[in-house]
Amino acid sequence: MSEPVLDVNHLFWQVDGKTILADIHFNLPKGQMLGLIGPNGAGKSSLLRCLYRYIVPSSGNIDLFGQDLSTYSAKALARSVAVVQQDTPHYFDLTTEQLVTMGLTPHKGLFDATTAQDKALINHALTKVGLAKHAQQPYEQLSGGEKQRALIARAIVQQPHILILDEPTNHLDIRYQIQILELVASLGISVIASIHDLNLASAMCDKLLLLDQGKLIAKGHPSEVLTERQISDVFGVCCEVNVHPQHQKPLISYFYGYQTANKKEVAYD
Ligand SMILES: Nc1ncnc2c1ncn2[C@@H]1O[C@H](COP(=O)(O)OP(=O)(O)OP(=O)(O)O)[C@@H](O)[C@H]1O
Repeated sequence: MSEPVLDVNHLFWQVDGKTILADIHFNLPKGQMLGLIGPNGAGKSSLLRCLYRYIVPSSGNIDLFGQDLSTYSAKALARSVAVVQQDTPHYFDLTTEQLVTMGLTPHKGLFDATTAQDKALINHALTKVGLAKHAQQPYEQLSGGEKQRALIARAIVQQPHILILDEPTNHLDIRYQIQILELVASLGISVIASIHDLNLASAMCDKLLLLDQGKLIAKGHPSEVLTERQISDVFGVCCEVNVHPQHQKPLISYFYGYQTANKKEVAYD
């Protein structure tokens, strides 16, 4: 197997005396799609934030292409890693096309003009995410799902080696959930994505990491991670896991009106 593009070892993150991530370790092989799953508050976004250096971990190692992540310059990191965050940020005054063009920034000098090749890349990305018709529309006028697709188009234009996606499908209808993840998988780059829909994660990801309360509970092929027992223990729901008729990976059917006794009660104010 080739060298992993990303190697995480003994990663801890504590804040305000609370351990949010505890001894996380995994690697991301070249070209694979790794799904990060787990209940609300499990630590998925926190882990991704460590990977794109928004958070500095308390201890542990993150190596990107065999080099400590903390030693990368901001520009070198942006050439290697693209991020689509969970909450779509505000970009007032930009058209959709201008937003997508921002993906070129790590590859350009201050006074470099946009070339015909750049424009072709931007148009290609807009077409891929189904937004060609919205190119001249203000980004702020797009719907939630269209904004998310525009941010993915910007990440495509960035031509990263690794794509980090924090809940990339949360605003998307089912057609675009499938289409966008298939598109991302077809790019041939390494991807790590947090995904709430376990059936989508099963179908689309080569490997899964299951987090709960900041700890790594399971990792491996979807069939090793998405077992009835593990889903019950971690998510507190009853389900049956069968083999999907098309892709042969786990297909989960949930049962309603049941709660498992294993999961601790979550107290809401
Ligand atoms: N900056 C912070 N300060 C204090 N606590 C934090 C901070 N960031 C995250 N947390 C806490 O860490 C825990 C994990 O949060 P995180 O957002 O990583 O979870 P998640 O798995 O992405 O959840 P969700 O599925 O709801 O998006 C939560 O209890 C959260 O309140």
